[in-house]
Amino acid sequence: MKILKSDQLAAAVAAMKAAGKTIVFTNGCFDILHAGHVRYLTAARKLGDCLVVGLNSDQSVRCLKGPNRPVNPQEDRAEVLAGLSAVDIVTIFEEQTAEELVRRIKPAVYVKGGDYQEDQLPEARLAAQYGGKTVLIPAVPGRSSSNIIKKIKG
Ligand SMILES: Nc1ncnc2c1ncn2[C@@H]1O[C@H](COP(=O)(O)OP(=O)(O)OP(=O)(O)O)[C@@H](O)[C@H]1O
Ligand SMILES: O=P(O)(O)O[C@@H]1O[C@H]([C@H](O)CO)[C@@H](O)[C@H](O)[C@@H]1O
Repeated sequence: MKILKSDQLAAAVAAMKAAGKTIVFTNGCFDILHAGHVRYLTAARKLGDCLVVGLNSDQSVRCLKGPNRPVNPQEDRAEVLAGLSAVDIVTIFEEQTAEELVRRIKPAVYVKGGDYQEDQLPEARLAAQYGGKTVLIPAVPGRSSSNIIKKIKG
């Protein structure tokens, strides 16, 4: 099972680390999946042995992106991500940032897209404190969930 609650996540990550695996972690809303997301997650997975994705809950997406988002509910977003070969584990989080997850998992590699700069990422600051590195993966131009919504609205 790829979609894990926090207690299951802790055990899965501990087992991976005990086996000497490199944990890569990223987080996001992943509302309407597009090619930018797929390329991003594929590149992230190549940075280690196990890619954990922290997925914003519906409530946290509403706070971040407005009352009309997400389009797809958290269970569906989690299932779509879990269906990708690049993704090993998905876990849903309620907070406004993924700092608590980074604190708990302590991934060797923290990843975000090139639409962010490292100094905008509190998760990257946390990772640096225990020796984790942050990698920003270049954004695929023109691909975003918001663009898809705009196109549909016409
Ligand atoms: N075009 C892209 N190329 C590479 N990575 C991307 C791209 N779009 C988003 N990402 C990365 O995917 C993760 C999830 O992003 P998010 O779900 O916010 O996508 P989005 O398409 O930008 O959404 P929205 O348009 O709703 O803001 C983030 O870490 C982000 O950096
Ligand atoms: O899909 P998004 O909007 O890229 O995901 C957000 O990323 C934020 C980022 O890590 C800076 O803190 C995070 O705080 C937020 O909870 C979303 O995951």
